[in-house]
Amino acid sequence: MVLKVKNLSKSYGRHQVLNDVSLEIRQGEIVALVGPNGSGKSTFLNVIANILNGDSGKVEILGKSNKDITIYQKYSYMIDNTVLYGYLTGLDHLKFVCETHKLSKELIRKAVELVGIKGFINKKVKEYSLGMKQQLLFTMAILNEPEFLVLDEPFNGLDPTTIIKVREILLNLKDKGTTILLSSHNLAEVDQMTSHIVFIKDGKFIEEDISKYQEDIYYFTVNDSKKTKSYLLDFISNCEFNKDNFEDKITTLNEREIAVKTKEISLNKIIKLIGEVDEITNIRKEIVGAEKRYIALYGKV
Ligand SMILES: Nc1ncnc2c1ncn2[C@@H]1O[C@H](COP(=O)(O)OP(=O)(O)OP(=O)(O)O)[C@@H](O)[C@H]1O
Repeated sequence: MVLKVKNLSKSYGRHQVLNDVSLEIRQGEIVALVGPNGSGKSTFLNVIANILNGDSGKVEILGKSNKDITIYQKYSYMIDNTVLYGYLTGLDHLKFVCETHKLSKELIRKAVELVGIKGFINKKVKEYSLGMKQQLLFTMAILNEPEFLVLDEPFNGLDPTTIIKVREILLNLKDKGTTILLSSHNLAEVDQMTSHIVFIKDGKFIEEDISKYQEDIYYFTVNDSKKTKSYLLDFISNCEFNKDNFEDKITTLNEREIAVKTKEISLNKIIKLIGEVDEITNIRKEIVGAEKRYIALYGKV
């Protein structure tokens, strides 16, 4: 087990944030920690990182107590940007991580290239935007090629292309065996990365495999979306397109784009059908599901 948390509780004064929660994460999994503002995500991550003390309970990381500092050779925690020093450069921070973990300097070059932050690592952090700080924190977190990577809202403040890049890096790390625990409010991103979600509600964990709620939506760019839709309607049962509605559906988004969400017919079959009446110039895939589960658990505001 990479993470083993048993009967953990944490209160701030009389406010109990975590109430006897337990969690086990196996090697190679990606687990998302999800919950509304103030539900206790950062508190939980800070307690497992031993930055905060729990009131009771036990935490083991990679088979050792979380109080054992040797775990940091194989474990990394991307915390929020308050840990950065404004008067130091990004490179200074990376060198510092290298020195504390006794890592080879070559890893800096590798990680900087991978995340693509070369353009600003020599600038002082006080001149960074939020997204630049996030990218630096992310680079610092992956520098030691950790076996267990924990990230507190890694997508916060990132632009869409950087989000895609960070997602791809995380999925590659997972393929190489890294275990990942991340907190996020970005449920669209959570859907792209995992179906294993730990929801926090009233201090308790609700751990779920939400794959049964997740569905693929395919977006096709064609020449005439109306004509394509009416042709597909003979094959796919239709209803109004709405991400909250999990029936099979098909809709035109504009003159050129059509969205198809179905479990009834495979992607190959849809491509073949569209090919009979129109030409596909682009296909995009999105997975949805976490938001539906979130609304069911916490309700709409
Ligand atoms: N140092 C502290 N002293 C007192 N209360 C605190 C402290 N830190 C956090 N809290 C409270 O604990 C609760 C959980 O906070 P936490 O930051 O863990 O939530 P979160 O789920 O990470 O929130 P967000 O999504 O807004 O980042 C909140 O009600 C917060 O006000």
